[in-house]
Formats: sequence, structure tokens, C-alpha cells
Amino acid sequence: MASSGVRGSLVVIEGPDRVGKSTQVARLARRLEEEGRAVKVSREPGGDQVGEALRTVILETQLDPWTELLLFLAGRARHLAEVVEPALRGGELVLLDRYTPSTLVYQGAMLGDVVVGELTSLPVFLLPNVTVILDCVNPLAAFDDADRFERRGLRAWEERRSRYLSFARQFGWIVVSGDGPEQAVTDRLLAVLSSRGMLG
Ligand SMILES: Nc1ncnc2c1ncn2[C@@H]1O[C@H](COP(=O)(O)OP(=O)(O)OP(=O)(O)O)[C@@H](O)[C@H]1O
Ligand SMILES: Cc1cn([C@H]2C[C@H](O)[C@@H](COP(=O)(O)O)O2)c(=O)[nH]c1=O
Repeated sequence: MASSGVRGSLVVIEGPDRVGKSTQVARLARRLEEEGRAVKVSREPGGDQVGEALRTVILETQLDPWTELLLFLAGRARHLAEVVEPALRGGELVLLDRYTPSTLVYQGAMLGDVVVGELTSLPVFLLPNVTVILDCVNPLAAFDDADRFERRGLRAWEERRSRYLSFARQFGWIVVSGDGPEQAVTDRLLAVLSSRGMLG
């Protein structure tokens, strides 16, 4: 649960590269806003000017794994304090494109799941109300314009998919199929939010 005293909800949309996360975050936001909900869309790495600057550094620089991990975590602390928590206090539904699951899947594979799990569980990092993993049998699109994480190819993508599914079982994240028409995927996600009492 997002921390006590907040009025809004934190919904995280996660999954490997090219499974439709950004597409669905935008579609969900549109649908919810049409229904009169106040929605804040954000992403990691990114979120504000500092977060986007960090994003450029992280994605475009070859970093040693510890520096990379600590930059993701620093960006997350800043993002929460400056963007996510104010929106939650204002009663908004915050839709995040990537969050802690990415760190567990990507950095955990490099540095070990135990240590990365401990660092991502520090009390500064809010627990989401719902974490959804979009799961596709194959990437939905080619890795054109790939960042340095995506360039590792299909084998690495499959390993990440399998890590997401395994962490989902461990942590109770909800797995939703991202395969099929965009509208069908949006409907599945809305059904999840509805079942959690987040609609209407
Ligand atoms: N349901 C769908 N069916 C087919 N193609 C889709 C579907 N949803 C999204 N796409 C396309 O797949 C590509 C990847 O979508 P998107 O950028 O939303 O994925 P993503 O998970 O956010 O990717 P990344 O993690 O690499 O940023 C885009 O070209 C998008 O138009
Ligand atoms: C939050 C986070 C992200 N990553 C990686 C995963 C992706 O390859 C990029 C982000 O690109 P996208 O276009 O926004 O999907 O960053 C990571 O390795 N660890 C993290 O914590």
C-alpha cells in the first residue's frame, strides 16, 4: 500500500521491453480521465527535469553495475518526493511506467537478488497499491532505437520475462496478458483496477 495519509493510489505498470507498457499507461490515463479521475502519468527513470537528466545519463553511458543501481535508486527517491507523493497527497491516481520491479529484474540479475531486494525495500520507496506485469509471449515490436539494456537481444528479453514472472509469484504482482489488440489489453487492465476498487 502507498504510505498512510495519502489519498490517491499508486499503480505500477511493468514488464520487459516492448510489451506495450507506455501504450497502455497512456490509454489507461485517457480512459480514467474521461471518467473524471485525476491521473498523474510518470515513468522511471525520469519523471521530472532531474529524473529525465538522470535517464539520459543512465541509458546513454556505460556504467559499472553499482553506479547504475545507485543512480536508479537516487532517481527513484527524488521522483517519489517531487512527483509521486505530492500527486498522491492530492488524491490523484498515479500511473507509473516502470518502478522497483525493473530494478529487481535488471540490476538483480547483475548484482544479486538479495542485495538488490534489500536496497529496493528501503522505507523511502513507497509500496504501490497495485503492480501489474504486462506479459507477452514475444516482444511486440523490433528493438529499433534500442537503449543499452534492450540491445542485449531476444535471449536476454526471455530471461527478463521469466524473472518478472517468477518475482510476480513471489510478491503477488498481477500478471496481465499484453498480447492481442490494444483495446483488449486496456480492458484487461481496467478490470484489474476495478477489482481493486480503484474505479468509480
Ligand atoms: N497490443 C499491441 N499490439 C501490437 N503492437 C503494440 C501493442 N501495444 C503496443 N504496440 C506497439 O509495440 C511497440 C512497443 O510499445 P510500447 O512502447 O508501448 O512498449 P513498452 O513496453 O513501453 O516498451 P519499452 O519498455 O521498450 O519502452 C510500439 O511500437 C507500439 O505501438
Ligand atoms: C526503472 C528501471 C529501468 N531500467 C531499464 C529498463 C529499460 O531498458 C530502461 C528504461 O527504458 P524504457 O524505454 O523506459 O522502458 O531502463 C533498469 O534497468 N532498472 C530500473 O530500475
